[in-house]
Amino acid sequence: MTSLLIKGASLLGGEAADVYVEDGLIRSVGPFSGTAETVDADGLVLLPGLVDLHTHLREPGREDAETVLTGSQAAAAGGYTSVLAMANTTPVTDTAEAAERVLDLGRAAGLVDVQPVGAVTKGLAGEELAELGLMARSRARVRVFSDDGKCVADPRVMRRALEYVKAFGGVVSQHSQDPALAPYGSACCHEGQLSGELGLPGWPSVAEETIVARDVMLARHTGSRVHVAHVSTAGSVEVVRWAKAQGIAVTAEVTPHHLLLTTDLLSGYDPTYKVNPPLRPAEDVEALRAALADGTIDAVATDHAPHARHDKEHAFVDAAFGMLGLETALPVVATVMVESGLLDWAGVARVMSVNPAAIAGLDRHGRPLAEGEPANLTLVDPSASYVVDREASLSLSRNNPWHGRTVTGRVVGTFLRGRRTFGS
Ligand SMILES: NC(=O)N[C@@H](CC(=O)O)C(=O)O
Ligand SMILES: [Zn+2]
Ligand SMILES: [Zn+2]
Repeated sequence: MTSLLIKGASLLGGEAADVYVEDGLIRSVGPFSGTAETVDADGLVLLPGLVDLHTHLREPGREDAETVLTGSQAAAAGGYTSVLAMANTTPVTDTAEAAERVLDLGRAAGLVDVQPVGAVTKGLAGEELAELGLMARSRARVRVFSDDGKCVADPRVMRRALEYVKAFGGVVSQHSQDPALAPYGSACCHEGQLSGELGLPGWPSVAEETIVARDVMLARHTGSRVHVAHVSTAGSVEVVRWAKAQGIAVTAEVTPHHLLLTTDLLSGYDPTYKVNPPLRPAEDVEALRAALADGTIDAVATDHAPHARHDKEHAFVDAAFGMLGLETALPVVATVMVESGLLDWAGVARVMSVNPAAIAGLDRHGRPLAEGEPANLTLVDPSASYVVDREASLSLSRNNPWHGRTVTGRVVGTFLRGRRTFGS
């Protein structure tokens, strides 16, 4: 029997209590008089373990950039107890066997619950539906499907996918990029004055917004659920807000980088800041923050996208798209949203744990801090400021846009079913 006492933590930033954990479950919340191994949590905030709807773990295929183990280590250090592993690996997660393999790699690593995302189409080619039903019925119990990295651009394919996943309560997470308006690979800078000045191919906001608008209408038509991955523009926010007001089953996520970083960072041609969708102007960032605060955007998801040096350290136009995010998401959200008063800690729990777990259909994560619940927990020091150092990362990759920045709010402990997976 393993037991643990987390003593004096502020629950969701509110009142302080002792949380006693035994055999992976919270057994009591409130004054505790017995003896147990104790974590002194005075001044710390206790949250339900974080859930990331959007992580690239790169295994199988690109173990030089990340493995399920190293990604899990980075996730635990970031306060996560569950991550959804995107399907754009090599081979693609488009079969039940491939999904079970990712699940098993996650279990072997044993640091976070790794939940595979299934591809929508075979090989992410956008044409033929992947084995959605078999993945759903497999041991991996896949509920989130995404061709992330690519858009399900053909409306007929998207319609069929939505109809199919409806039967088992699945959701399609869409990478909203109309490739006719923003061609894959080349479009790499928010289209505007700066892209013209820098001579970089533009990625216009409308290439995202038209897909979001189309998809919410397909969700309405099919009565199925669509999730908008990495929302980046004010226009997309308007569409999602309208769709929710109509009762359409749409949810949306925003990344930490789109909540803080802006397109002008590209003026030095540093490929660290090259990402899909691209960093946008300050007006978009403002709209994304407001939408996260008012619930139009449901979740923060990292889009942790590790890349090996030999893929990232190139001239801007040739470098890979993507940036790290797992270890810095909570501090960035704390700095941007909590310090500014846009969210309180209960709000952080909602957008980084409760809502993502609900969207992904994970019933053992994102739970209340209450007796009988699984002890998936994250401890945060809300006043600790530190400078992010990319060399201190547990990820195998170093494409970290936060290097050298000061953030406030540090993850000091992560617990998966009562077992400490990060901190000491
Ligand atoms: N975000 C990125 O720029 N890159 C992601 C793919 C994606 O999320 O679209 C990747 O797999 O590297
Ligand atoms: Zn994407
Ligand atoms: Zn992604």
